[in-house]
Amino acid sequence: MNFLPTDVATYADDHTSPEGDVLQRLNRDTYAHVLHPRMLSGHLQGRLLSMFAHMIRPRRILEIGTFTGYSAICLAEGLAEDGRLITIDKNEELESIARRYWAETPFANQIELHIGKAEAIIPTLNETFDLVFIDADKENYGLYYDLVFDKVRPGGFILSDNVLWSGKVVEPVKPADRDTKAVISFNQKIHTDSRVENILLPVRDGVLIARKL
Ligand SMILES: C[S@@+](CC[C@H](N)C(=O)[O-])C[C@H]1O[C@@H](n2cnc3c(N)ncnc32)[C@H](O)[C@@H]1O
Repeated sequence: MNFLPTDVATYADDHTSPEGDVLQRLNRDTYAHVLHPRMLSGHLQGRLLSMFAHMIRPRRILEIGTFTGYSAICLAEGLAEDGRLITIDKNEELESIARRYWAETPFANQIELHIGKAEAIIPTLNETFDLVFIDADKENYGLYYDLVFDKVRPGGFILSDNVLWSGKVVEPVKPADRDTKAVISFNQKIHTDSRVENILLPVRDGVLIARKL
């Protein structure tokens, strides 16, 4: 979802550095062959993730929700030289496409994929993260936040995607709409967490940035 008028969104895209050949092909391949391709971050948000990573120069990144590996590449672009990105997805069918494109980047050896449920894998990770990107099932966002919090260094960042949920966060919520309820409650949880400073960026479907104090 993009909240900007189409011509303004196009203007923003046109004045953002291109994503490069590998990401462009991965984007096209995902739209041609994978279900729910809109889950992929895409050009503008991908460049934003890459820019954040370049600003932070993280040694350890955790991504929850790999999909076809697009955002993993964007984030890995800013890794420190000896850095590593750990990414988790429960869908093993996407592994081959992600690995095929990672192999074409200089970061293939820095990306570590874990296949399985994030809620089971995160507690097994013995790492301190500089940057976490939460981009999986909305109902578990709060749980992922709790599971990663102590593993993020003070001054580290937790980014969460789709926090505007196509604008449903400001509309009357249907009783059976568990995803919207989960996103609203997640946003409130971060906003009232005195352990972080936060900003909600209305980029694409909304990115919430929390900095651990
Ligand atoms: C929105 S997509 C991720 C998009 C990707 N970050 C990108 O920008 O290209 C969400 C992914 O989360 C995965 N997922 C959903 N629930 C999960 C869970 N409990 N554990 C691990 N992965 C999960 C799905 O299989 C899907 O690939």
